[in-house]
Amino acid sequence: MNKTVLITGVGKRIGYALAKHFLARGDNVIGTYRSHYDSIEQLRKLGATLIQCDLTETTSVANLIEQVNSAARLDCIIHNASDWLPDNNPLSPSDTINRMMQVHVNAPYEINLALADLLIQSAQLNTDVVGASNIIHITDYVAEKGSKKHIAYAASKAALHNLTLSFASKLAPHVKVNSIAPAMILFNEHDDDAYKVKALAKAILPKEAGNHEIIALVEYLQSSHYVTGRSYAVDGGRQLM
Ligand SMILES: NC(=O)C1=CN([C@@H]2O[C@H](COP(=O)(O)OP(=O)(O)OC[C@H]3O[C@@H](n4cnc5c(N)ncnc54)[C@H](OP(=O)(O)O)[C@@H]3O)[C@@H](O)[C@H]2O)C=CC1
Ligand SMILES: Nc1nc2c(c(=O)[nH]1)N=C([C@H](O)[C@@H](O)CO)CN2
Repeated sequence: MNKTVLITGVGKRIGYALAKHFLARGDNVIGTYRSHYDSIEQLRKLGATLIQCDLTETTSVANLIEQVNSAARLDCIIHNASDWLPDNNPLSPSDTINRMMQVHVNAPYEINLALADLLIQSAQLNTDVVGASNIIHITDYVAEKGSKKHIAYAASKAALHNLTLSFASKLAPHVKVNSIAPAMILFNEHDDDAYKVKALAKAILPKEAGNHEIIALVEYLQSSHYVTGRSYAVDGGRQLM
């Protein structure tokens, strides 16, 4: 039976890789994007439903919810979209923390509440299993560690994991809710060699992990009928440094 997966932030990098993977698996993919790239048209050609949505705009989030709620089913939501905003940006501290909380907490909270019934109805089509539907919050290693240069970002990712705990309790047994807490999955184009050396030295497995590490963990969480309310680190053993 084809599953339907909602992924936020599919225009590039991890979100784009997730969308391509689930399309190749035969799933129905609903992807949100803020900026338009050629990748969006590539996903559309592969059969994805693409919805433009800026998670900082409440009307945009409301429009997304209305469109997804008209779907026949919804089996998984992956909250991937994120703004890695450093504290030393042009915005005021108040606008910085508000933006981080809006993108990483307020929007996922609204979306989960509004789409919960659809997730539950879809799970109930699988009468023989519990936890057939999934919500996955992609947080960050810094949710547990903090960050000197991304204080607001880290705090919002910690709050996002707290949503995992609450929604896991609220939506059991039909919907599992888990966090994935990555570190050093993909460098950014502007990262210089000095940054790369410093970043890789932070883990006992010093490598740029790659999209497949996230994809494989999402597959596992979807296949499980017993893991919920937990955070799964993908961080090269950083905590042991
Ligand atoms: N890459 C890594 O090494 C790590 C990643 N993570 C987490 O993994 C996830 C994916 O990471 P990665 O692919 O690198 O993320 P990117 O920052 O490269 O892309 C995130 C996506 O979210 C979108 N986005 C940003 N702000 C908004 C907004 N206001 N409304 C809607 N969409 C928005 C971006 O759209 P646009 O193109 O318009 O900017 C982009 O498509 C994120 O949650 C990230 O925090 C955590 C730790 C490490
Ligand atoms: N939205 C994003 N969040 C994060 C990114 C990113 O590129 N976009 N990158 C990182 C770093 O890779 C960091 O984990 C390196 O230590 C963190 N979050």
